[in-house]
Amino acid sequence: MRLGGRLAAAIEIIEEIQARHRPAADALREWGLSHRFAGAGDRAAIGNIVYDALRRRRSAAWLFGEETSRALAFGALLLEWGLVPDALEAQLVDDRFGPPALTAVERNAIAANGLDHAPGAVRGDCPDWCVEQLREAFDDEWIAEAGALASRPPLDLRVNPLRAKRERILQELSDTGALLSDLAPHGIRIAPIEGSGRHPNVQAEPAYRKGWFEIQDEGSQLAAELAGARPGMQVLDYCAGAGGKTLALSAAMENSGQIFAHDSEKQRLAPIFERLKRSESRNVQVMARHDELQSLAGRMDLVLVDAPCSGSGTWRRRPDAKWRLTPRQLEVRLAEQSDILDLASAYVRPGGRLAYITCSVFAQENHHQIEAFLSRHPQFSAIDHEGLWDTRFPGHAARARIDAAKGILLSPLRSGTDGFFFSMLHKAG
Ligand SMILES: C[S@@+](CC[C@H](N)C(=O)[O-])C[C@H]1O[C@@H](n2cnc3c(N)ncnc32)[C@H](O)[C@@H]1O
Repeated sequence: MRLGGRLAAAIEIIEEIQARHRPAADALREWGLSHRFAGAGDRAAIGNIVYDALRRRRSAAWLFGEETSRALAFGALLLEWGLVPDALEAQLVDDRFGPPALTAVERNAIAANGLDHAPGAVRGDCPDWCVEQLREAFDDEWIAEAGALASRPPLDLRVNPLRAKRERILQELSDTGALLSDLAPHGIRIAPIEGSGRHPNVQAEPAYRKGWFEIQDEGSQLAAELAGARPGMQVLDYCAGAGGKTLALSAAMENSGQIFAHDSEKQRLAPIFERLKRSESRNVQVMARHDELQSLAGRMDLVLVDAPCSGSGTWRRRPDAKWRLTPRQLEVRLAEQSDILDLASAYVRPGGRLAYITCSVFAQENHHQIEAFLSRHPQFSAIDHEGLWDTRFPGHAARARIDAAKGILLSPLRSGTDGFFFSMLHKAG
């Protein structure tokens, strides 16, 4: 397929996502199934246009003066693919599968509607109702941070130190442009893709099959690292899900001590069994039923709450979620987070620690939750987060926003990661 055919397909898929509120990944998969002639390169390029259009939705709509699927898809190419209208036009000439060329009206709109004077929420490509949240998190850097959350993400890997050395994996992936991560001690990064490219299918690598590395955003790796799990500890991973953090904790504990992996949704835990086997993690007991946790009350050295959240820190990877999120859903998450913190804190032993993590950048889900929890539970106090960051990542004070008494906020612009919040609370002994 030439660019025109790919663009037409992207317009059709964006239409489907917008009209039927479908997750982008589902709409793309379905399109692929009903257009089997499209090769892997075509699918990747179409996926890139769709995801770029969702990331830059407001900027594209601003440029064209309307929020049609066509405006979003053309906007993606103009804003993210480095194409100017004439170059785009040249690629569409004589492509009978492409959409109609830019009209004079569209060209005039693009020329007139520069983004420099657009409102902040347009330049930051975020919903209006999120502005207050972003401003509170990032002060006068909020537009730049929101913009960074609307950019393409890198592909991050975490090497499993139980099975392999990072340098060895780097060698195995030498043809992918992989580099050592800036901060995460076991991390490897493959830079964001450009244009119509696609990331290598690292899951097909023998090293992946052998459990030598996992796919995990560097922010998630840093959060697990900050939790400070050590050999011999008793740890409860209260919201373990598919086990991304569990695996990192298990490796940090060198397979000694015990991790209890729980999640209220059994089906979320399903992938953990195969992942544990592949990574040769042998110190994890999966506990799907809540009543199984009873005997752990007041006994854990560390309880990890990787809480359900708005996911606002992951908008680079899931831009459709940015537009689906509503204030009502945020309210529901806030109530869940507070309930989970109360329940999970009961498992911390005197003198033990409670680590709270979200993949959100919203202060309501982060700093405010910690403040409220501490006022409900006076036996807990926040550790010194500046000290914690400095001990783990010396010389990198500028790479995170740290509120010494509440927690550490990671973000694409400062940390080069997804947005994550980490807070560590100590229970009086
Ligand atoms: C952010 S995800 C966890 C991701 C996982 N820790 C990882 O690193 O891959 C949050 C998880 O919390 C779980 N959850 C939601 N409510 C819960 C509750 N009341 N108790 C325990 N887990 C809960 C969800 O099912 C979801 O899997």
